[in-house]
Amino acid sequence: MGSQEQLNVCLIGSGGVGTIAAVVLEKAGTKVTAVLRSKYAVVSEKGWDLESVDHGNVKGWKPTRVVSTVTDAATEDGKPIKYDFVVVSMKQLPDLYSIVEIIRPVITPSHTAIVLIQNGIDIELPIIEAFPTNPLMSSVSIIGSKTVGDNTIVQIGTDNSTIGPHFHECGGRSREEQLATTKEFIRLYNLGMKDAPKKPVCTLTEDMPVARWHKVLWNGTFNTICAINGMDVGQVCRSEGRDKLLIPMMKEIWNTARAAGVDLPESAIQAQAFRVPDNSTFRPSMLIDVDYGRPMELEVILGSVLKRAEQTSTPAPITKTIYELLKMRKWEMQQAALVDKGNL
Ligand SMILES: NC(=O)C1=CN([C@@H]2O[C@H](COP(=O)(O)OP(=O)(O)OC[C@H]3O[C@@H](n4cnc5c(N)ncnc54)[C@H](OP(=O)(O)O)[C@@H]3O)[C@@H](O)[C@H]2O)C=CC1
Ligand SMILES: CC(C)(CO)C(=O)C(=O)O
Repeated sequence: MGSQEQLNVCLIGSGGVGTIAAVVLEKAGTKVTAVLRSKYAVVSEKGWDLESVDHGNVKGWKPTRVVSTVTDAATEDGKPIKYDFVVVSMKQLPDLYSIVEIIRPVITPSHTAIVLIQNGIDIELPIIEAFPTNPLMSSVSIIGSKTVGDNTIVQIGTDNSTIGPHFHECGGRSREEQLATTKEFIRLYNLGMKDAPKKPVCTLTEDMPVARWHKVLWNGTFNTICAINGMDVGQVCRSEGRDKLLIPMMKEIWNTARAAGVDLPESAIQAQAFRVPDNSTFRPSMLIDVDYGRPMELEVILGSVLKRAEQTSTPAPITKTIYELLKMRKWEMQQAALVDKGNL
């Protein structure tokens, strides 16, 4: 990657998180090609209306290039594009689609660095297997951003994220080289956020598994319990549910992490359980998915935890129960969608 030339970024998954990342990366001077699916027509015509705590209210914002398929993103004026970074911020739904196959057309072996801005555990494994010569990093993001209506992105939380490489064979690249690629992405991200009022930050971690398990303590419990009950985070906190259900479930996930070789401090449980104020009206992304009748990221948030629990013989009865209840909820939502389409 030459530092003098404009870097090429392809964004796949231009929703709440991805569109804000595109804004940031364009502000940092990169050329972003965004692949849009359902919003292609409206965004090509009108752009995005942003209501963002970091970037203000902006009407009609567009990245440099908007395309409707990943295949279209792979070329420009008939010539193949060598992307420096491919940012993936689609939902992680391995039971519905393969991210590997979706992104394959824009990955140049040994060159493109892949950046996953997504929730979940073990999401890096299929990417490493499919693209063994490409640098890979992921981001755990605390943002609070969603698509509203046709073309509006509402971002209510400052864009704070922790990014780290997933070290692997990487076509013979050393650990230092893989780290350098991640540092370059972080440099760009912080550059793109430098004028934001609340000083959001993108920080480096060299231990991504710890960061991801730390985050799944929160997502695995708050997202799922809020989604089952249709309650916001504050309601869960003010109810007895936090003590009776959420914290014991968090302990199971913490124990599973430990058994899987990821040592989280014991204080992480209290810190995560009490991180958000009790009067919060925050709706986690899984609850928003239920609100909109969209698929939930259940497999990468709880399914992967349960797989690790099984492999390590770690008891996780609450986690298993919540998982099965959500699978029922998912089934019910799928049935409702079939009825809507007149297929039942
Ligand atoms: N929202 C948040 O505040 C946070 C989210 N996260 C995580 O970030 C990730 C992204 O979440 P979020 O931004 O909320 O998700 P959204 O549902 O808002 O956005 C996902 C986007 O991916 C697009 N997409 C899906 N499949 C394809 C495809 N095949 N080709 C092109 N685009 C596709 C969707 O397009 P279409 O409109 O066509 O369906 C949609 O625009 C998730 O893993 C989430 O858990 C993490 C922290 C906070
Ligand atoms: C951190 C948080 C709560 C929102 O930024 C999230 O990960 C989610 O809603 O899934």
